[in-house]
Formats: sequence, structure tokens, C-alpha cells
Amino acid sequence: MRITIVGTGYVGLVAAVCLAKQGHQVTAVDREPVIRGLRAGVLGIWEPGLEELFADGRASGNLRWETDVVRASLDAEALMLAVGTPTRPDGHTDLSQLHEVLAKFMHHGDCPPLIIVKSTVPVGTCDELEVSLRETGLRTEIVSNPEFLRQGSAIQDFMYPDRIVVGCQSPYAEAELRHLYARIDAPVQVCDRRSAELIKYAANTFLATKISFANMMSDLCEGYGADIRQVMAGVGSDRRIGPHFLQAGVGYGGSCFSKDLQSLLTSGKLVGLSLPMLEATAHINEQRIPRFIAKLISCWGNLQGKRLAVLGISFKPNTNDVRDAPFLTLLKQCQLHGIAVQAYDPVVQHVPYDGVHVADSAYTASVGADAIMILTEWPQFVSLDWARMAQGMRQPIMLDGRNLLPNKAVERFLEHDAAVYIPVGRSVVSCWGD
Ligand SMILES: NC(=O)C1=CN([C@@H]2O[C@H](COP(=O)(O)OP(=O)(O)OC[C@H]3O[C@@H](n4cnc5c(N)ncnc54)[C@H](O)[C@@H]3O)[C@@H](O)[C@H]2O)C=CC1
Ligand SMILES: O=C(O)[C@H]1O[C@H](OP(=O)(O)OP(=O)(O)OC[C@H]2O[C@@H](n3ccc(=O)[nH]c3=O)[C@H](O)[C@@H]2O)[C@H](O)[C@@H](O)[C@@H]1O
Repeated sequence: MRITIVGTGYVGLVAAVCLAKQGHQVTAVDREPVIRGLRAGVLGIWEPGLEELFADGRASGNLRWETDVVRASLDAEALMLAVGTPTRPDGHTDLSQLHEVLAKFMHHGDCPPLIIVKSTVPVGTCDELEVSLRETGLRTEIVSNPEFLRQGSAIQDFMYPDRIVVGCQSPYAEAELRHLYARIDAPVQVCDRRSAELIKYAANTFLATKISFANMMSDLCEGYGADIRQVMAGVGSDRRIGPHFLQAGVGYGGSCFSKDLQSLLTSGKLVGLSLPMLEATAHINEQRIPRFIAKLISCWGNLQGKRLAVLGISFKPNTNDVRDAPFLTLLKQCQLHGIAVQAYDPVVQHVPYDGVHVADSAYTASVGADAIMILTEWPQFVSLDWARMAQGMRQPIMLDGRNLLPNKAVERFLEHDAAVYIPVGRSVVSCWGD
């Protein structure tokens, strides 16, 4: 299929390289500086397997780059929109990136026969976009085809999804989408467009709710001396519940969970519904970092002049994305309290904010620190020499915000005099054994 993909952020770029790999003729469109970077081989995104597929797409000739969306789509059979849909300060979804693209086709007076909306858009958006196109005489059909990939495993998720959701109006659109994804072995759920749009929000907010539930239970575990890992293992082994997304910690981050939750709350308001369960999910998440700051305060007493070593800047492992990362919330809170932050991340080497020093190794970050906090569960943190980490610190206090460290690593840390290990939803352990 000849397809033009607009937006080469996370979703657009992954879709472009994967569809090119599957033999489609893909033209990817973005703004001038982004395309200049891509032409020079600069991806801007760190994602396992992406570089290889990118090189593959260039070598095969199946992947081309353009800045002019109309020119890029002249002989395209479909246009896929993967532009950003951020939340505005008033809680409404900002659809200006989508409108900007469609305005170009309306002005041109022609458009590919099919527009596939890959971006996450509020329920009813595809209907509204189609009405606008019709008003200018364009007969293009719009399909809602939400994306469920996760950063850090984006290629794998795109190539081997649990399902493909196609919200469409006609057998023609369904057949085109089945053809586009013919080489992906996954069930295709065909439904109306509004349901497809809502499936995406319901899935993301349900996952966020599972995480907030686990975090709420972890606070209860701390209050009663239970172990959240055991509790969630017992809960998740019920097949009706499942073991995933029950990992307690510093809360969810990333570009989508908070944004999509806000957007769905606004969609609810527009039809007179308050969606209280989602209000609670957001509230619990917002309280995570303040709860960790409170733990630091109870360890340190006086905060002035304290230094915190933070391990993990990206919002999850295997990505360099810091959008809405717990790290950014922590940094703001530390600045308010006058706590100096020295951070380390295996792939994020620069943070565009004041008040943080990004170190070149975990060991350098820990030197002179009054506590360490693990924010991202990068596997390489497990194999650090934790006795060495403790030795370099001013006070050997460790807050494991992801329950990452196995007993052996904790024991090494606790070899140091006065060392304290503070996990999530479990009892605190010190070198004195309590
Ligand atoms: N990041 C993720 O893991 C996932 C994101 N989504 C959804 O996919 C959509 C895209 O997300 P991301 O890739 O993270 O967004 P992003 O913000 O990283 O990328 C959007 C890209 O679109 C480009 N763009 C904007 N307006 C344009 C225009 N008029 N012409 C050409 N290019 C234009 C921007 O320059 C940017 O490169 C959002 O709706 C998001 O909610 C869905 C699933 C996963
Ligand atoms: O719409 C999107 O953008 C995507 O949002 C999430 O994907 P992503 O944000 O990339 O990553 P997740 O693995 O979902 O993690 C999100 C956050 O939740 C946290 N998390 C995850 C799982 C868990 O048990 N506990 C927990 O705190 C992670 O550390 C991370 O900060 C969804 O999982 C994807 O299906 C969806 O396509």
C-alpha cells in the first residue's frame, strides 16, 4: 500500500519503519527541522530496535521523507495522522495539529481516499473531521485506528499487538485496513468510530487505575507491615485480574496516561458526568512524589543543604523520553525544599532544567549524597556495587521507588554503618536489622 504518515514523533516513526519493513511504500511527513534530522539519520528517540529498522527502511527504498504533506500524498492510497494531541490547560484536547494538516488538503481541494486517525482523539472527533471535509466537497472516509504501543517496547508492540482496533463506516475502509495490517498476526476488532476512539481512552485510564490501585494498597501495606509485592502477586494470580500493571512505586508518568485521563474527564463533563473513579486515579498519582518527599523529611529532619542522588530520569526504562516523568515532579519539589539533585540515567544525559546536575555514572551521582532515590527501574541499576554506592554517600539512605533491588543488593548496601533501605509498600530495613 502507498501510505503517507504525518507526524514522526514516537508513534509516527515507529509506524513508518514497521510498515516499511512489511513492504508498504511509506512517505513520512513532519516539519522541516525534524525531516532534516531524519534525512541526516538523527532519530531523536531512543527505542530498542528502532535504529535497525530505520536503516532497513532507507536501504529498501520503502521509506521516504517529505515536508510538504500535499505533495507527499499525491498518489497515496491512505493518509495516516500520528500528530500530537496534547491537553490544553483547560483540560480540553488540543486538536490544532490535526486541523492544520486537514486544512492543507481542504485548501488544495483533494485528499487521499482514506484518512487513518492513529493519534488519540476524543470521542466524536472523527465524525467532526469528516463533516468538515464534506463541507469543502472532499469525499475522503475517516477511520479511527488507535495505537496501543508502549515506549520501550514500541517495535515489538506494533508488530505483535494484542489487537488492532478499526473504527470505520464502510466495507471499503475495513478492507483497506485489513490489507494494511495483513502481515500482523493479531485479532482485528471492527467497530463504529466512536467506540474505537473510546476504547483507546478506556484502555489507558484502566491501566492507570490499576497502577493507582496498587499504589493505594502499598500505602496500606506500609501502615500494617504487609508486603505489597506479596499482596499484588496474590491478587494478580487471579486470572480475572491478571498480574500486569500492579507494580507499586513512584506513580505513572509519560506523555499519555495523565493527558488521556484529563481528556476523558473533560469528555465526561461535556455530557454531565464526573467520572469519580478517574478523579481518584489522578489524585493518588499526584500524591506519590510528595509521599516520597515526606519520607525524606522524616529521615533528614532539616532539609537545608541536603543532596539527593536520583537514579533514573526517563519515565520508564528503555526510552529516553522524559515527558511527564516522575523525575520532573521530584525535581520541582526538591527545588521548593532547597534540596540539591544529582541524577544519573543510562540514556538521558541532559535535562533542560536548572537545579540538577546530571552525572556520568551512578557512582558519581551518589558521591556526597544524603540519600539515593531509584525512580526508574533500569535493569543495570541492579548490578551496581551497592556497597561502593553506600561508601561514597554522606548518609547511606536509599529509597527504592520501584522496589527494584533484590535482597543481595540490599544486603550489600546495608553493610555500611547506619545504612537504611526504604522500599515501597514494605517495611523499612536498616543495618541494625529492623
Ligand atoms: N507516545 C506514545 O507512546 C503513544 C502515543 N499515542 C498517541 O499518538 C499521538 C502522537 O503521539 P507522539 O508520537 O508521542 O507525539 P509527538 O508529539 O512525539 O509527535 C508528534 C509529531 O507530529 C509532528 N507534527 C505536528 N503537527 C504537524 C504538521 N502539521 N505537519 C507535520 N508534522 C506535524 C510534530 O513535529 C511531531 O514530530 C498522540 O495522540 C498520542 O496520544 C498513542 C499510543 C502511544
Ligand atoms: O497511549 C499511550 O501513549 C500508551 O501509554 C502506555 O504506554 P507507555 O506510557 O509507553 O508506558 P507504560 O508501560 O504503560 O508505563 C507508563 C507509566 O506507568 C508506570 N507503571 C507501569 C506499570 C506498573 O505496574 N506500574 C507503574 O508505575 C511506568 O513506570 C510508567 O511511568 C500504555 O501502556 C500503552 O498501551 C499506550 O499505547
